[in-house]
Amino acid sequence: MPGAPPLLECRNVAKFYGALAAVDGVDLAINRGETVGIGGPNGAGKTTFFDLISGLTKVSSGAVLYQGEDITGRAPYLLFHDGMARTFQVTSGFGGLTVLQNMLAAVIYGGGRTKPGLLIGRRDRERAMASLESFGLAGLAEKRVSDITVLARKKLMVATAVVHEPKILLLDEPVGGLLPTEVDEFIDLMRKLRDRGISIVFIEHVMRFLTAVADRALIMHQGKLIYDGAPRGLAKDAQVRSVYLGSEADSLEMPA
Ligand SMILES: Nc1ncnc2c1ncn2[C@@H]1O[C@H](COP(=O)(O)OP(=O)(O)OP(=O)(O)O)[C@@H](O)[C@H]1O
Repeated sequence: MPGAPPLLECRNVAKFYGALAAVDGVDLAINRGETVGIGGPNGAGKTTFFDLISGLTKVSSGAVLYQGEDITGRAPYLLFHDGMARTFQVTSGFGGLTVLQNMLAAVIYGGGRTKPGLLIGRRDRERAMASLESFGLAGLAEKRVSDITVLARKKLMVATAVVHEPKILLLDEPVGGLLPTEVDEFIDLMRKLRDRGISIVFIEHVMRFLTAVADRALIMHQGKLIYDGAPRGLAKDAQVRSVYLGSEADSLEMPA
């Protein structure tokens, strides 16, 4: 839409813990349809940045806008109801509940119903099962989440996050700890979500995943953005090489 505001905008966003600037004056605009990968060394401020956007942590200064509206400090569940979904670095879910119950929780409580009833309707169940099916998880529906594999748990977290067709999906290290073949599965999964029209912003250290999925890369260092551009430029950027990639830069597979 010409003239439409960016989907997500950060204006001089900062977070201080005492004297430490975890996020130090980040300016950023993300447009609809973009897939953005964020990298950077440990402690660079990536997760804190997600926490500021998604309302989990209060900003020290600056503003976050979503679809042109100031949402700084808005509660995460309200943002979810408005189409901003997020997953976390620690893939937890409700371990004592089944896969289906986890999905039902997302269907029922994530949909913006202020007073969900106690009874689970047939439609909720059908919707939950259809969503599990589309992620290849239907066969695990009655398994407890604490008993399924890390890959299945990671898929479930994404599946619950997108069940209400968010406009933007924030993923914190979606493939951390996965085997190379499992990373490949996630690359396909991300492409499918992108094709559904969901804008994706993800934090990831696995550069093979970042360069395969993202059309734009951001690198953070000491709370600041030090790179914002095409993934294929990462390996050649002197500062990115020096503070983050090191010799890995020489073996990075870049998209054609
Ligand atoms: N609640 C907190 N209190 C004090 N310092 C914090 C807090 N949360 C984060 N920090 C500090 O802020 C800095 C940024 O942390 P953050 O977790 O955002 O980094 P990161 O880039 O996500 O790192 P990683 O790649 O290891 O997940 C770190 O120095 C961290 O120790």
